Amino acid sequence: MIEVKGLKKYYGKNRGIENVSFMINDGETYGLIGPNGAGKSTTIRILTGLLNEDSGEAYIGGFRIPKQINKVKAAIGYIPGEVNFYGDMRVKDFLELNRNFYKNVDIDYERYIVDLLGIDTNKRFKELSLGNKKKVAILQAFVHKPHYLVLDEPTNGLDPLIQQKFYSLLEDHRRTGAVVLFSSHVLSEVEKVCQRFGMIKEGKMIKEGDVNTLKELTYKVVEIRGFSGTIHGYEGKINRNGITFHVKIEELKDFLKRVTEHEFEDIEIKNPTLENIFLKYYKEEVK
Ligand SMILES: Nc1ncnc2c1ncn2[C@@H]1O[C@H](COP(=O)(O)OP(=O)(O)OP(=O)(O)O)[C@@H](O)[C@H]1O
Repeated sequence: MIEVKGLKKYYGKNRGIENVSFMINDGETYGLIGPNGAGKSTTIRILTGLLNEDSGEAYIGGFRIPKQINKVKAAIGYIPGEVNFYGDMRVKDFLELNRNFYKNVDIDYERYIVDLLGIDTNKRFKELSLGNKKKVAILQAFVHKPHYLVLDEPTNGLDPLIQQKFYSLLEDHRRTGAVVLFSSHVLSEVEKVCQRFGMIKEGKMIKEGDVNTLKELTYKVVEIRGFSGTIHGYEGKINRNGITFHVKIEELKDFLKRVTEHEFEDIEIKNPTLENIFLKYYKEEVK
């Protein structure tokens, strides 16, 4: 389990995080989302022992951070937001060095990840693009099969094909019971790979939820095609094919009754995307 309780961190007078709490269970991928400067990396840096908190508590696998950070470091795989390696070192020499840090590096699994992600182990780091460096960072985080993964925007810089391969690697790992903290700006990927998410705004956790139930509970997106009129009491957005309405669950019955009083070609009722929900929380409901 990863557990964070009321974490606070200031950089001098600047707010890093104010009050962040969450818990991640075995076999769960938890998406930490929020815009630039919200406090995701600050939270992650505290969890990995790179920063000390001002107050609050953080635990990974029951080990208190930073007091038992050496135990935590042995148990986690970490992908930092910005990856840096020794420029002159070749990837294959780095992999050999990395094997010495951990007890359990399975060479076959290392070879599997090298092949899956298409890592050229003969290259020096200074010859690699950002995406190719990120692939090595992924390998480094996964190769010792850690029970805990702390991933700070892990897909940043990866092309879509490699992203898919990374998601499958992550999902295979989660299925073995791993605990995954996954920070991202890309809400469509959080929707795809995470079971739960936490939304950080200005250093505070403002919303947590199960990815699917939150989408079902809030409101529905109703697309009416071949229609250009108005539905009394509801405001829609006109688009090329018709009008789209965001309708609260409790008003849906009344809304649909009103729609049937009009002529239209087709109607579709969908759940909002995580992106829609995120924008709603940021712009409207939570001040
Ligand atoms: N070294 C630092 N010195 C001063 N302030 C900092 C420092 N690092 C972060 N901050 C501030 O702390 C706040 C949280 O930043 P943090 O990097 O944790 O956000 P983030 O959610 O990871 O953003 P991004 O998505 O842009 O990486 C921001 O207001 C930022 O300006």
